[in-house]
Amino acid sequence: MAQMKFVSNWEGVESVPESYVCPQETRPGVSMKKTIPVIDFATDDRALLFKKILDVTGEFGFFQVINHGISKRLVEEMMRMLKEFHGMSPEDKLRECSEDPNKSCTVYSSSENYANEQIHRWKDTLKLICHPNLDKNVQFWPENPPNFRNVVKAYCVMIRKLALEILEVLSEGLGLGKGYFEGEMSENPVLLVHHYPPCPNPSLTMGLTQHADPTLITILFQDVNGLQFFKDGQWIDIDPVDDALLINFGYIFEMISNGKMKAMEHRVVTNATTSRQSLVYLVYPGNDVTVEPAKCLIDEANPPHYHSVKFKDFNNKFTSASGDRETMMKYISFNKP
Ligand SMILES: O=C(O)CCC(=O)C(=O)O
Ligand SMILES: [Fe+2]
Repeated sequence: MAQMKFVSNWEGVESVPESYVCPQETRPGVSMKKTIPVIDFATDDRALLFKKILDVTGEFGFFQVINHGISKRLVEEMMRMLKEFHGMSPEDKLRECSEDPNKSCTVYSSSENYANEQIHRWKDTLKLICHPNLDKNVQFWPENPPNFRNVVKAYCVMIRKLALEILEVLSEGLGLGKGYFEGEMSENPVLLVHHYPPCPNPSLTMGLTQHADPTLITILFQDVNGLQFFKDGQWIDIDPVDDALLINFGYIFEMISNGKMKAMEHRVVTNATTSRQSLVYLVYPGNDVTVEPAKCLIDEANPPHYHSVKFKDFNNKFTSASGDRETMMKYISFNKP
């Protein structure tokens, strides 16, 4: 059974199985280190915050925030408990995630499309649908490790608050007005907890292959390096910064901002010695939301660069194209890549 193949449960694996070996052209190769400035989110000066976001995003394509309102203790507790979760036996993980008939909690290895993948990724993922029915969903979530429900629920509440605050800064800064991203625009967030165990030969495998996110924004916490962004033809290592959360824009924000913000491609490489874990909060619109450049950004001098598409059609396309950037840009953009 595919789910029994959780890489987190492979003890003492000495070589990379054939089905995890990437073709030569998609293997890790060379990357560069860069220091990314961190933005202090603890300020009431939203205009200045937006300016800093624009500056950093202009240079790197994404930004990092500190003093974001989510306590270090909560993040540490999440990381500790979720490491324990991924370390449980395959049977226990599957059992703990099997309670919800609506599948608000699932655990899988590599990707949700494991059965049809050519090459598997060196990671396992716990997926939690946390909104709009958090109180209901949480009753079906794992009871083990102890306190799972309380801790993850608290994180979901805090990260949603932060997501809405960040979106508000962006909405005011872009001139979209107050509350543009509230309601249906951000009503379907998902929390993924990726666990990438050590890999005997990191030069052959990928934890997560090259993609840009099909989201409005994504908020990420990582404990160990491995994340790389693709900028100006180069892979750049984004090493973790103490207490910082990293925010990147997805295709949906790119379309709404008419290309002012871009969905940057990224990937995750593995390493031979340390397991890596990331908390990834993906903010999606409702399925029936029409995604298009915001009307107030369009005039004769600024024509739209993107088509109007229903989010669910966009998402179906993203899934069928396995997130291929060229296919997605042809689908959403008038200008093509
Ligand atoms: O694990 C990471 O650092 C990246 C995860 C990611 O890119 C994603 O889930 O879309
Ligand atoms: Fe991503």
